[in-house]
Amino acid sequence: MNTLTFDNSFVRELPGDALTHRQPRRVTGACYSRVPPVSVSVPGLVVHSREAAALIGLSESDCLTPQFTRVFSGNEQLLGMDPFAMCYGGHQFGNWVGQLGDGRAINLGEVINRQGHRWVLQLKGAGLTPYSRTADGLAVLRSSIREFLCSEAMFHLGVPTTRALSLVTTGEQVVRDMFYDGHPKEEPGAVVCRMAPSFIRFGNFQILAVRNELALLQQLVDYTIKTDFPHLGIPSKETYLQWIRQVCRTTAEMVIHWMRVGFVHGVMNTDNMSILGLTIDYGPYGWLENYDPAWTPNTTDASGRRYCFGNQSGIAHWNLVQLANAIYPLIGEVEPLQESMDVYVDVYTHGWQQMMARKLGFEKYEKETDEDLISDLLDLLPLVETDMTLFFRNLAVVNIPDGAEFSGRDDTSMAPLMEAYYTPEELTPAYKEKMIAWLKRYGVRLTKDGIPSDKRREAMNRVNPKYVLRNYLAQLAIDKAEAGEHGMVKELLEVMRHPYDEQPEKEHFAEKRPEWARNRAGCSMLSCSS
Ligand SMILES: Nc1ncnc2c1ncn2[C@@H]1O[C@H](COP(=O)(O)OP(=O)(O)OP(=O)(O)O)[C@@H](O)[C@H]1O
Repeated sequence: MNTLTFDNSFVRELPGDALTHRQPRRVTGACYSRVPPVSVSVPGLVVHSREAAALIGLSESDCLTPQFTRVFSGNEQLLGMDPFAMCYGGHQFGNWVGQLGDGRAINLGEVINRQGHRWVLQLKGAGLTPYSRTADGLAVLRSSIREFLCSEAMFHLGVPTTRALSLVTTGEQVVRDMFYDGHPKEEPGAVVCRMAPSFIRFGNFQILAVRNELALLQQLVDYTIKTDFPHLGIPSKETYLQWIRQVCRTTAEMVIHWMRVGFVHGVMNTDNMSILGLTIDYGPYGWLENYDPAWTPNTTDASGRRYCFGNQSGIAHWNLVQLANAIYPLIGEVEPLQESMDVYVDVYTHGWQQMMARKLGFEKYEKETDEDLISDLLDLLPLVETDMTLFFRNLAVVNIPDGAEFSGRDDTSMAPLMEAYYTPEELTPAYKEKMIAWLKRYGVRLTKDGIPSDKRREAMNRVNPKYVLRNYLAQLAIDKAEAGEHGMVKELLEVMRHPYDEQPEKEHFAEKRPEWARNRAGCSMLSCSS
């Protein structure tokens, strides 16, 4: 632990708040406030990620020392740490809300690992900061398990994400209002240590632009380019445009991955958009169970469905436009910024098509045949409750003979897909006919590619996960952990480490949502107030 090397460039190179107390305040002329984590009474390690630990050179035995638990609960600071909370603003649900900032996240410092890579360590739930507004600066075990498990599950699924190093209980109770019954409840407190090369969000730039702190805005942009986009070279107007184009590209790639695995972020405010295109803030997120583009796990968004599965790409674009507006003063021209936004649309459109082609086992997307084939499938899926994960996983084993035209004469061809339907007994003959007709066209398309079926299955299984962090699984792990039993959190972490592999002993974690969990997938069960 004491061998970690820190290089705290953010606080070294950018101006901080002159005041050091935790009282809520408007922080101007500064990018952060120095604030240490609060100590907790009885820190207890619940789980850690060995892969995340390895990124900063920590071994398994390092993670099991009492010091690891002390440090990542906030009870001890290592030499070289210089804790601070960042100042940022944001658009929430489409409205500018002004200063937000790290209200319960505290950056401990920036570790430089043996490969020379930078990893910022950040505690979430580490106590009050000047940005806490009226809230308590804390996090509960329930939301922390969700954050920890989903960060690591997303990493193993190949989705760009912030990482989770550790989850520690504090030994203290935290009061939370539960949305579903409206009553306050005491819950166990917890702290997650997150890791990312940078935690800068779109909102870090927005707050400076809105306050007309343009010199500081330029300083932050220059710092970001120098630190996280060094290949772009010396900052200039042209570099800023290249930078924004790259942010458009990485953001598009991130959302394409979400669409591939059925992840719904649920709260895509600009303060939750990472400048590195990493998934950040695992709050009211959820996994699509039955394929429904209008589904959102966030019950506070249920009427508008702004952040539902099918809107995620459009919202990411909207958020990028807000970032472009923020850096406009450094560019002074609208047109090149507009062209940069077009990069997003281009990268997303092409990337999404290729992703869908890969999910279906094609070598590459062919507009002529695949455009209709894909959109017809996506029209079919929501007609009856169809589990997205199981449908695509099982599509790989639909029996389509190599090299021969698929006849699709009867519904035996649909057999492997039956597992994906929530109420298979209710499938109407008309629906079956449509699905079989689609499978027939699909078979013809596969024949055109001519990829041997075993190769195709392998390729499909590499993009269509078998295991995702189903909403009800996370909830079961939470229920047990709240009763003091942490085994299922660890077990889920292990399963999610290999989401594309068959794990015969863990088949039950691949099962579709049980009946009891219907309509309880998102915040209605898991309070948004985390
Ligand atoms: N319990 C809390 N105490 C203090 N501030 C909070 C708390 N919960 C949320 N906030 C703050 O409210 C704002 C928006 O909340 P949001 O739910 O997006 O954040 P979060 O889950 O705390 O954090 P992050 O985006 O860092 O993962 C942020 O400024 C956040 O720091």
